[in-house]
Amino acid sequence: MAEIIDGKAIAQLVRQKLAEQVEVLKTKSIVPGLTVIIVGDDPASQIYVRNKERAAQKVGIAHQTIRLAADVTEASLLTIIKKLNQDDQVDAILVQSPLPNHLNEQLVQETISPEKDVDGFNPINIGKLYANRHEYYPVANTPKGVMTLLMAHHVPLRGKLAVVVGRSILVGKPMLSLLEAANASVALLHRYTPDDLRRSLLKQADIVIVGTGIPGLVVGDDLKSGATVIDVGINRLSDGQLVGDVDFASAQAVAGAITPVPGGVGPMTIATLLQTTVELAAQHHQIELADKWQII
Ligand SMILES: NC(=O)C1=CN([C@@H]2O[C@H](COP(=O)(O)OP(=O)(O)OC[C@H]3O[C@@H](n4cnc5c(N)ncnc54)[C@H](OP(=O)(O)O)[C@@H]3O)[C@@H](O)[C@H]2O)C=CC1
Ligand SMILES: Nc1nc(=O)c2c([nH]1)NC[C@@H]1CN(c3ccc(C(=O)N[C@@H](CCC(=O)O)C(=O)O)cc3)C=[N+]21
Repeated sequence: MAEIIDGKAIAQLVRQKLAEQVEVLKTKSIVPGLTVIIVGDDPASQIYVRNKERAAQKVGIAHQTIRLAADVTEASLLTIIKKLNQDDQVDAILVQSPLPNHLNEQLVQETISPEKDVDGFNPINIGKLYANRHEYYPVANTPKGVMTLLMAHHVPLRGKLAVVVGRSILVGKPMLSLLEAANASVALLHRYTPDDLRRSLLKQADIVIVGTGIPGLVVGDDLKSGATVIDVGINRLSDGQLVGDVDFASAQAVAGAITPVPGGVGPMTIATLLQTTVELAAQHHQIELADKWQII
């Protein structure tokens, strides 16, 4: 039976560490500030934003949520973001996706200053990640949190084969860059990957990372014995159950280690968002944090 990678417990360790870092910053009169903008009333987004508020307060981050009506104009959203870009109290800005269709998500993301882009979506930051630049810049929190999980479990990456299923800007693409930077060989799979190719690549993979939104896409039979399986998917079934993209029961019998859903990558995403906020605050005040990347 696979070892369970307990994202909830590791997220808790990250938050403890962050609370200590925030204390140090406060002795220098610095309070990290996070502003979340949410447009409309998508219920899943509402829950996620409330969880973030609570978690931010607990580690001592000044948190502000701006709730906008679903019919807000693009011009007023952009004006709000530009004001936040100028506001010294705000270190990190996050615009919750998805946005209503009349808003150009790309333009909205690009309007957030790269220095405050806590999601790591701005093309400047994406470019730095892709180029594997050595200075500090924000990186998408879900894949960054996955790297923390892998490090916490001492999963070897150098020279290993990692297969990433899903290629979104939020999950798959930054995941590819981070794994490659850690000297894994990486295959990126998507909708147009034929089933037989997907199966043969998965069967060889030492690390499997799945983020597609398709429940049960990966099953135990697909996996190599002892593989590390990270399930990013979060799917609400019609009976209300929350499941990932990996069939947990069959995968657990084959994998060496696996993340559960819930309690795996989800809580890490929130803890890592707070981590990036603290890192950005330190960066804005030219303070070196002791454990920036390997936080735990
Ligand atoms: N735990 C967490 O913190 C987070 C969880 N999530 C969850 O992760 C999942 C993915 O989210 P997100 O990346 O935003 O979703 P997107 O819909 O943006 O991307 C889904 C990706 O999956 C690929 N895909 C779709 N069908 C298949 C298939 N049959 N085989 C292989 N690949 C396929 C798509 O390929 P193509 O590009 O070809 O269309 C696409 O690249 C969702 O369940 C979401 O809820 C998301 C963010 C954070
Ligand atoms: N700009 C932006 N940045 C994001 O990072 C972003 C986003 N928009 N839009 C939506 C997705 C999704 N996402 C989740 C994070 C945590 C949980 C989470 O905490 N999940 C819990 C369960 C929560 C529950 O019970 O519903 C868990 O997996 O244990 C879920 C989903 C971040 N996203």
